[in-house]
Amino acid sequence: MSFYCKLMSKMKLLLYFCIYVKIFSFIFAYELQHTDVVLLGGTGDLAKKYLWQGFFSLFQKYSNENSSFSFTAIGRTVYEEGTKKLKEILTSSVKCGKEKNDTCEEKKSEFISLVKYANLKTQYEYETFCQNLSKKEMSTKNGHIFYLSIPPSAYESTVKTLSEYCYRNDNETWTRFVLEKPFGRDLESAQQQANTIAEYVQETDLFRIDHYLGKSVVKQILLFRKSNKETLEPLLNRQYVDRIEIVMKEIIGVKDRTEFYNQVGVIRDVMQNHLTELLTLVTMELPRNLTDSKEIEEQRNRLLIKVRPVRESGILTGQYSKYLEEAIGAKGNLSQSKYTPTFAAALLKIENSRWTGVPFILMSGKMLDERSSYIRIIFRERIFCVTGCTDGNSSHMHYPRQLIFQIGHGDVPSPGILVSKSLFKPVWCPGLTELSVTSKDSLIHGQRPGDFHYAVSKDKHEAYKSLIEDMYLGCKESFVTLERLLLLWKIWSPVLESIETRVTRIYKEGADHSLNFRIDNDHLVFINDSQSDILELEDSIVHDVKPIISPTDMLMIPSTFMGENLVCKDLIFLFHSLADRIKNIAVMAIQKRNVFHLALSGGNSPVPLFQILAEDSDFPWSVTHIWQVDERCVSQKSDKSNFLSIYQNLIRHINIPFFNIHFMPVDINGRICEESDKGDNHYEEAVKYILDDLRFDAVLLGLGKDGHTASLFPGEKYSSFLSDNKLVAYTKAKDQSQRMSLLLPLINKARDIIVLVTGKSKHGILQTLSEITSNNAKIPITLVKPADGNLTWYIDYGAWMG
Ligand SMILES: O=C1O[C@H](COP(=O)(O)O)[C@@H](O)[C@H](O)[C@H]1O
Repeated sequence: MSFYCKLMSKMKLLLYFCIYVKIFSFIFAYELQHTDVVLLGGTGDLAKKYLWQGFFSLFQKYSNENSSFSFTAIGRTVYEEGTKKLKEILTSSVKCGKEKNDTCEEKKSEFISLVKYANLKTQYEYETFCQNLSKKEMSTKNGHIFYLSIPPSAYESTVKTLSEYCYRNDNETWTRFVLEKPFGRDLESAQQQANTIAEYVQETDLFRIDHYLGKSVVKQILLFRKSNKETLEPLLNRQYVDRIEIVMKEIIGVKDRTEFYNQVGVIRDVMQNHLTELLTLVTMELPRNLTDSKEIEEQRNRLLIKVRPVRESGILTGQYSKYLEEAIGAKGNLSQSKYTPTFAAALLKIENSRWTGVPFILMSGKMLDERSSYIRIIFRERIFCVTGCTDGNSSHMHYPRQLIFQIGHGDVPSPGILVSKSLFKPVWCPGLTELSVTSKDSLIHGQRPGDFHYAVSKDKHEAYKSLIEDMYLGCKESFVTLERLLLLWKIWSPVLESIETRVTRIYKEGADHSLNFRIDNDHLVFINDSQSDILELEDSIVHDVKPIISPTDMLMIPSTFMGENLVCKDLIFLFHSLADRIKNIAVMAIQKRNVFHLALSGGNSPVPLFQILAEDSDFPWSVTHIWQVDERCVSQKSDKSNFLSIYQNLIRHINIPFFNIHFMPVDINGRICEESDKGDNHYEEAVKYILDDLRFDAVLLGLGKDGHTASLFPGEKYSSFLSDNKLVAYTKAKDQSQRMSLLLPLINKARDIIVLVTGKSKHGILQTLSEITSNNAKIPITLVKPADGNLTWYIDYGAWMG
């Protein structure tokens, strides 16, 4: 058993510990506990479907001679009618399940007899009701649980009333308030709701439910990651993951919830909460200690801060065709109904060094072709199979490799975890049982069932059962904290506002291909909106993993360019690999000389690099000096200023000593590159003074379409670029505007020179360079020749392929 499986057992122990502490405290302190459960909305849909069953399980497990319960359902119907309805609900929905035996049946009858009905309308009725709670003679400790299964619009007033008459928190009584999502309809209203509730209830007594966090497979995600840490964690990043799909498809419609749904729509109903919570669990840094709920929460929130708010072009919406008809029968704002999305797909981006560039697709809809909810991690493929990607025994060896957390339903026999056999052999923890899926007929997520390792949860509990138990025990891990709630809203609030009156696509109930969509750069588009792409990209969202560059093209990329090292990659990988390279150079320099000198070019090309470096909190900034390769003669506040760009994208985000920042003095008290100010000489002096051997550890250069590099342009007097007497000089750009630049003798002395070339517009100059055989003085870049160091070209596919 792996270390983490043992940890998992320990976690179970922790839970038992929670329970034992409770039981022992009753016994040793001779403490008798009575718990009053008050379920507001006790005859409603949710109560009927899940909550009473959940409370019955709690009662079964925890009621004994020291611990008693009573239950009240509060509803809107008058007493007699309500009582009758409640009995019917309890009789039909509370079940013994597998453990159908006499003891269970007895317990069930006892439970049903304990549930009373109340119809409370006035403040006075609430006051009297609360005074009568926990009047058990024997009990020394009382628990009050108020579960609000009521419309969210009534939360604030109900919490206020309850807190006034029923909220007790002292040595004898504890109180818990349970609320169901959605919490607010945007960031502002969520914050406002939270503020109001906080006036009456302490955060510690609030339990915000997102029932997806109670699902058995969801509870296994972090444990699975931890128990497979060695194999899985190195793969869970931008380098290996092609995309992640987080999906919740339903076959049911809105049914009789139109009034509620009209105000909410699918994004607020399930995407802002359930699906984004799932995203967090698979993408957050893995906490070191899974029993430390504080650390887990910190990692979750750290990740959520890095999720970019969804953009309007990154979201598609639809509505099933019968929705409007259903809405007519319901109360509420009908004019709003035509904008209510019952389907949405959104493209999310995480801007951190682990996930930059990976698309996260969150998708949910009602009245679709199947019921299935899952997280599907699809790994990149760069395999070119000349004779088909099988091993000859018709088992897929390479394609596609995926890890799936099947949370509900779908094509699998039971929710569980699926790992492509070609990916790795997982370690299953004690909470999971391995199963073999042998059906040859249907595919599971595009793959044969036999191509997966598959395990299911041993404890197939209903989400509400486990959440109700966690809440009773006061274990808060599975509930939504206020901080997290607000971070979740920050991701969704802006887009919700901008698409409020967007006309949605009408789709047929069941299977409707017009909802198929694809990622187009940073946008999502319905496939049949771009007919020409249909053939190539049909069903791209579901099955295809397309390499960015074809295997044949990849074979043709050499390892050198112009006789120097070449790194050629897809843009985003290029930047990340360049950032890693710079960090390595820094680490080596610091090991040898205790300091790292980095000279940076300006312009647009290096901006993503700056941003990636800015994110790296481990970078040794405190012993790094940042220099400028060149500068435009403009005010430092001008958006053309190279320094401003370096400052805004890098310097202001890092902890670098002020005296380690060496900007070129082009703007001296508002005088821009006055020759008499001798800014070039001052910079040169600074270089000489600080760099003993005049060697930068790394110089980052760019390449212009005309072959210029730094601010050394074709057409200038090249002798001046090369003169040993001068290291820094004023120069002129093509349009004759003034610049300041490091000169070649200084550049060529550097230990590492990096030339970054990105984008199709640079293809022409690369072509020209590849065709010339000797140094061509008309092209300044050809004069860059390290005296005693390395030169590496970093070129993206766009520039390479054109
Ligand atoms: O929260 C919600 O979830 C259900 C689906 O839950 P599941 O556990 O059956 O996957 C959804 O139907 C409902 O609209 C939404 O409010």
